[in-house]
Amino acid sequence: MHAVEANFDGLVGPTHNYAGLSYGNVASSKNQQVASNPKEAALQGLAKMKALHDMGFVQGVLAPQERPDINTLKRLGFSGSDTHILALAAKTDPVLLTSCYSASSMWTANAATISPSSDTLDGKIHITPANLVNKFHRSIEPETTARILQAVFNDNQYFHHHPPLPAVDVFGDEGAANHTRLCNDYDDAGLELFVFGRYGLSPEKSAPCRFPARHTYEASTAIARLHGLTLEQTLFIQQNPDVIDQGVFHNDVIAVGNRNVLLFHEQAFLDKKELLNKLYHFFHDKPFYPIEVSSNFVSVKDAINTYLFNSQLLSLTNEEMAIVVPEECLHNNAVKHYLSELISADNPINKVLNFNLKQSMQNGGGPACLRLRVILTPEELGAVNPHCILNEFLYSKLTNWVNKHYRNQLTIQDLSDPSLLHETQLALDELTQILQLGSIYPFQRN
Ligand SMILES: NCCC[C@H](NC(=O)CCC(=O)O)C(=O)O
Repeated sequence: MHAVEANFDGLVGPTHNYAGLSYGNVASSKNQQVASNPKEAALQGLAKMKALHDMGFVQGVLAPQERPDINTLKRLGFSGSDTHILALAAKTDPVLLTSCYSASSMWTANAATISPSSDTLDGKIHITPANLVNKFHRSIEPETTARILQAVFNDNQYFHHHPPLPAVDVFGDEGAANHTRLCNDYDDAGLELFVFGRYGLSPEKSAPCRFPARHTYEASTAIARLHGLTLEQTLFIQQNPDVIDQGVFHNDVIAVGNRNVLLFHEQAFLDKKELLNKLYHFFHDKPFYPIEVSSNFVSVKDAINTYLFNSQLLSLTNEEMAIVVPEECLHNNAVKHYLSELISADNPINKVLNFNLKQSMQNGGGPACLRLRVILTPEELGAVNPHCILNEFLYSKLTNWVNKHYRNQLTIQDLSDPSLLHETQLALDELTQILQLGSIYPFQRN
């Protein structure tokens, strides 16, 4: 048996809401204050996981984080009972309260960067949780993310866990949303493509002017060093600052790769020529399919509105791939037309699978944002916490759990309701038992 690509999707947490916290992420700003439906959000995510499991893919589940994050509110000076803390934060600093209530850990592409054992010097899988320093509501994720990843990949014979990079702007790290790995077979050593938005230590170099570039060159090179990747196996490429300024806050909003296919918008990278030269060199006599999408077919605006590139490319066989897109792609004529051309053209992608992920999409997260990819050999897969791998039984347990505990409407005003805190703690406590994660949440450890 060969190595496989497993996708670990984030289970949407019970406090999913639209708080407009992500400046530079168009959907997040646009939907600020819209009422959310946490139950529907979680079920939409689970439906995608189940469909891919049913097609034979290895599908994992990553638990959400404890929200509201009472410990962070305490760190910031709020004191008294939990109920008092929530009431006081709602009154004096509502934005801080929404930050501590965000279910943003659902986008597990931002949880970490992972290098498979076939790429690393010591032959282990290397995992570094992203520090997510650019957005306060996300910067409070890494500590619990690290605990969750350790509980899932809990065998140090196979998995090497690093701490997140220093939590400063110079090392701004957004994880796998800016990391793609190209290879022939999943077993083979691959080329790890790190895409960054700016230079942390050389601010005079080209950078966006309007929206923040969340990820730095220094973060990418540090991860490559930590993971024991050789120079020949890594590529550091700058994202085009102009597209960041149009709302492409992560590279996975404008490019996606799998094995020998790289699907990208013509405006995605600052130096496309250098990238393609290096990729052709890497694949030399083996087939390589760079699929460049011209602005004449799909504008950057359409790419952002539909999340065409925030798709998953999944290998159906050695030669064939499916593209997993959000339903929004089929509601846009240019993108719909492009997809039909794509699957009939001479490349491995020959099937479109679409999912309704509207609840996540309204916060700027598509199919690719919701998953963290891990290449696993059969032995490594055997060492993963089996209770976090989806099967019929786990799917039905999780859907029952969601139906039992989640609300079907949440507004920003609801966040000061103390019963929401108790509901979420009860739900998460039960979840740690279902997924057999141990006491990963601060409220279970205080
Ligand atoms: N990879 C997709 C990440 C989407 C995420 N959205 C958010 O956090 C929106 C939260 C809010 O506005 O309520 C982000 O921008 O990091």
